[in-house]
Amino acid sequence: MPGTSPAQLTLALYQPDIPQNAGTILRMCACLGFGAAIIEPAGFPVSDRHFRRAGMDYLDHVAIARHASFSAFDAWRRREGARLILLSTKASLAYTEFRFEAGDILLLGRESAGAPEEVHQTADARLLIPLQNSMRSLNVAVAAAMVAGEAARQIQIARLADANIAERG
Ligand SMILES: C[S@@+](CC[C@H](N)C(=O)[O-])C[C@H]1O[C@@H](n2cnc3c(N)ncnc32)[C@H](O)[C@@H]1O
Repeated sequence: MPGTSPAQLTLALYQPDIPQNAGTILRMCACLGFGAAIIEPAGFPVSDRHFRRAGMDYLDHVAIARHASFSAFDAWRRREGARLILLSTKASLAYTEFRFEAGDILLLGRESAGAPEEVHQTADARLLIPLQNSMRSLNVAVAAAMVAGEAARQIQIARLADANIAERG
């Protein structure tokens, strides 16, 4: 929620327009303990039956922070000191080459149009999932799962390394 600290990892959706995808991503957030944010305007209400069907009862287990605009969202995440990591088909850095940190926010663009230039300029990093030549993009929920999985893996490894160092004194 706005005003609370980000989870180890937060997934943010920029003006999502396909309710089934948003429901799928939020279900993943519930299952894996990620924070979730929606930057309005979304192309559907939270009562949308496709959204509810994709998210099922898992939606009751995730706190969805709804931000009225990108600037409101960005002000919140700056207050929290969280990095903004944009996933984009226009990026050049492969997500596997990036060092994720606890507290990072992974931002997904709109299904129809990605994210606008203002968002690209604001992001601390822009990451690409490299695709085969001539393939345009992945489904947003698939892209979210791939990069969140890698980020969670890295954060867990870093946590284990810190614990080992502390144990050895
Ligand atoms: C269907 S894609 C958007 C397609 C849009 N025409 C574009 O080129 O930005 C929806 C979102 O999924 C994510 N995405 C999909 N494929 C990706 C890729 N290969 N690398 C990084 N992000 C990707 C991005 O966040 C993107 O904004």
